[in-house]
Amino acid sequence: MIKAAAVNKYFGDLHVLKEINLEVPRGQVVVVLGPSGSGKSTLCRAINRLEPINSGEIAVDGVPLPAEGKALAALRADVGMVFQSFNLFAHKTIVENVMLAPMKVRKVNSAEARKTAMDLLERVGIANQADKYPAQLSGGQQQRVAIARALAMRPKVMLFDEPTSALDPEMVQEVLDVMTTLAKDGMTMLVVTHEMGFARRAANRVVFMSDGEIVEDSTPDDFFTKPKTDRAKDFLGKILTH
Ligand SMILES: Nc1ncnc2c1ncn2[C@@H]1O[C@H](COP(=O)(O)OP(=O)(O)OP(=O)(O)O)[C@@H](O)[C@H]1O
Repeated sequence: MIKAAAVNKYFGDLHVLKEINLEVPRGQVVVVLGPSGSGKSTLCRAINRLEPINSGEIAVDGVPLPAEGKALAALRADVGMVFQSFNLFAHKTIVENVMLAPMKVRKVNSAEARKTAMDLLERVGIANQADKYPAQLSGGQQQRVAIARALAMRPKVMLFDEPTSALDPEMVQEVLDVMTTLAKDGMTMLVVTHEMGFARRAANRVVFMSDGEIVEDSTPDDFFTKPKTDRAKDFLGKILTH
């Protein structure tokens, strides 16, 4: 479970997160929508403490994330994060990319880490590419490896920040399928995405951000058919006509 309480974040004079309160119970899949610049990525980065916050508190499974230090590194492992860019090590094979996290963070030996990595690569449908290098895989395949790498940390929650926006259209679905399976398996997920199909089919809840605030928080059905605020109506009007 993720709990953000009264979180504020400034970049200089810019108030980017304004008193954000958000609780994501275990197993819930929340899609975060909102116009560009509304603070979606900053919220993800704040939850993972990649971005320090100015005030408020963020906790994962009841444990508040500290601002820094060794404890932060351990707790950050509880929060798997998948970004738009895959950031795989080019000179390491696919299985080695996934093995690194358990070896470094969980201190498991290489045989055990390889087994974990192979199981996860199986889960994301890439096991047959395990000995290739990232450059030999398509973007969609690389993103599935990045998901396996995040899962190798045994995270309690997963954050996705526009995981499909750098992909060719024909590769988007294969990544969304992996995410949908994760959702069905009960992973707690916060997903920033422009994929409305995923939001409608796989999410339990839509949170709509505008100008650093959460202005709507509802079921996907309600959000798409009965948006309450002009800001959400305006946003939906723009994206659904694209
Ligand atoms: N490192 C930074 N330094 C200064 N300002 C920043 C920084 N990162 C983000 N911002 C600003 O904070 C605001 C929120 O940005 P953020 O990336 O969280 O929005 P977003 O909703 O994720 O947008 P997008 O959909 O375009 O990715 C924007 O005005 C952005 O310019």
